[in-house]
Amino acid sequence: CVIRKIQERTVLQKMLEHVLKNIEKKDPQQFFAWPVTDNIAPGYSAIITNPMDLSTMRQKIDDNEYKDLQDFMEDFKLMCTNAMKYNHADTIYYKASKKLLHAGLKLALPEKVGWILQFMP
Ligand SMILES: CC(=O)c1cc(-c2ccccc2)c2ncccn12
Repeated sequence: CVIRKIQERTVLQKMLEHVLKNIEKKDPQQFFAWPVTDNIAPGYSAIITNPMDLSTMRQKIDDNEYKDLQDFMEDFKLMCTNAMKYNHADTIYYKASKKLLHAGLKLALPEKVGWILQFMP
C-alpha cells in the first residue's frame, strides 16, 4: 500500500487558509462556494473564460499552487470580477460580489496579515 506522505503545511499555506476562512464568512449565502454551472447561470461558460470559486482556491492552497499572497488575491479578484461581468448591476450576485471584493481586499491588508509575514522565509 502506498503510504500517503502527510505534507507539511507551509507558513504561506496557513496564512492563505486564514484569509480564505475569513472570506468564506463574508459569503453566508455561499454564492461563491462552488463553481458556477451553466444550469444555474445560462451561458456562463461562454461569457466567463476563467472561472474561479472558493472551493477551487482552497484546492490550490492544498496543492501549494500559490507562490504568495498577491497570487492568491489575483484569484479572489478574478472570482469577484467574473460575477460583476456575468451578472447585471441590479442583481443580488453583482451586489454580493462587489461587497465581497472590498471586504476581501481589506482582509489581505498588511495590518491584517503582516503579523505572519515575519515568520516567512
Ligand atoms: C457567483 C455567481 O455569479 C452566481 C452564483 C450563483 C448561485 C446561486 C445559488 C446558489 C449558489 C450559487 C448564481 N446563480 C445565478 C447566476 C449567477 N450566480
